[in-house]
Amino acid sequence: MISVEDATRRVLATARPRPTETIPLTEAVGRILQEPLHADRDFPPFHRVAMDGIALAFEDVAAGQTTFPISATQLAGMLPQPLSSAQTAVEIMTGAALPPGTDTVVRYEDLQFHVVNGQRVAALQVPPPAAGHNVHHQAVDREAGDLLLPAGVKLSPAEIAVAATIGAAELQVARKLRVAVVSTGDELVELTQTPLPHQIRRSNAYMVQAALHEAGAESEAFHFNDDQAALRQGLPPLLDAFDALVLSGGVSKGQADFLPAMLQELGVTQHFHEVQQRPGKPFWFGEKAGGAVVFALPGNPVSTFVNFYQYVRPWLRRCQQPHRKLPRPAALLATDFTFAPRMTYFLPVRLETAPFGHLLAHPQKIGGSGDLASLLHCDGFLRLPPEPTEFKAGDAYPLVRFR
Ligand SMILES: Nc1nc2c(c(=O)[nH]1)N[C@H]1C(S)=C(S)[C@@H](COP(=O)(O)OP(=O)(O)OC[C@H]3O[C@@H](n4cnc5c(N)ncnc54)[C@H](O)[C@@H]3O)O[C@H]1N2
Ligand code: MOO
Repeated sequence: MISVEDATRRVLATARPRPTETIPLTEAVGRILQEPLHADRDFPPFHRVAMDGIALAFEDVAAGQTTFPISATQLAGMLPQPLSSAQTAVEIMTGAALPPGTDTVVRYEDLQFHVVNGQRVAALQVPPPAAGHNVHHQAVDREAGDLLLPAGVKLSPAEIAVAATIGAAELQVARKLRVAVVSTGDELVELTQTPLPHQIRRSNAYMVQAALHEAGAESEAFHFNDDQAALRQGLPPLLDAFDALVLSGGVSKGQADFLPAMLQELGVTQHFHEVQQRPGKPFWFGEKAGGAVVFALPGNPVSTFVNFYQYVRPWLRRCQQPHRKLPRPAALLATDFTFAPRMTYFLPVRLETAPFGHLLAHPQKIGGSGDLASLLHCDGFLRLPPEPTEFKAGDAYPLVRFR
């Protein structure tokens, strides 16, 4: 049986980038940019006034001048108003382009205004310390032609702002991954149905679809009963149409656990079956040449959950951003913990941020891998390795975080 590390490597090795599509900027947050974006102009594109007040020539201040007749008023968006004559100033607002002949802005708080013979005059209360004061100079941030965003970045609101400022109304992004979520089992009913006493609702499919949505993938749900003919007929179109299939149930040793054999019969190459871990051991993973990657996850809800976050989410991230290192969060075990079987244990934990900023992981009681309600009190799983069997408070372990 292979280790969790080995299984993870084999899963990630099947990740492939997806084709590019063009979408409106307004829909691009969260997507992966597939083209480099360059500055169309200098940033800022002109000497931008940074405070409401007056614009003047600093050399006049240096020569001892302390009062400035106002020769014009310029609001943001107006053409720059040249000084009517030397030793005057333009009353000016934040966001305006600095007028010709001026190089410095003094804010209203540092001025007093008087009217002398019908002429408005500003008197400096606090002289500006240097030329260029309160001016955001053209091109100090970026120059026209500079690379702003390389291909491959994930578009957060900060990237959207930069794309908007260069007028990129449409962006080339990687198309979303398309995943078929497949539940299997005769005991499962739709959530709108009232289950008979021996039936349950197929919650795993909803959990996986929600987790896929959070991870930026598109999904469609399908259900099959434990019926080989239905699987034989229903699975091939999914294998051809989707980037991945995430199945739950039907992969262990039961008489209706048809999936491992059925998937191979349908041309899906098995990469591994069973991983040295708890929960989630019966995980089956394979790939159809030219078709979908297949995650056949064990059906117990917590097993499905753990395996989604350990394998499926990193695979999605690797497909979207092949060159980006995957995050490797860790947390400190808050109390001693013992787990004797020689397998990786995904310990359910509640996280607490300790005073110096590190994460403390408090082990949570869980009633086995069918106990999905216990996930409500957990933020993630601490991945405890097969050795040792005694885990000490204060030691750090990898964290699979879902909240
Ligand atoms: N003889 C053995 N039996 C089992 C083994 C084993 O090694 N030898 N492994 C156990 C482990 S570990 C797990 S996990 C389960 C996994 O079994 P399957 O993947 O075949 O899953 P099923 O038997 O179909 O279902 C297990 C359990 O999960 C419920 N389930 C399934 N799908 C859903 C769904 N969409 N939503 C909610 N719940 C679901 C199902 O009703 C079962 O209760 O096998 C052990 N057995
Ligand atoms: O994946 Mo199974 O939990 O180890 O019930």
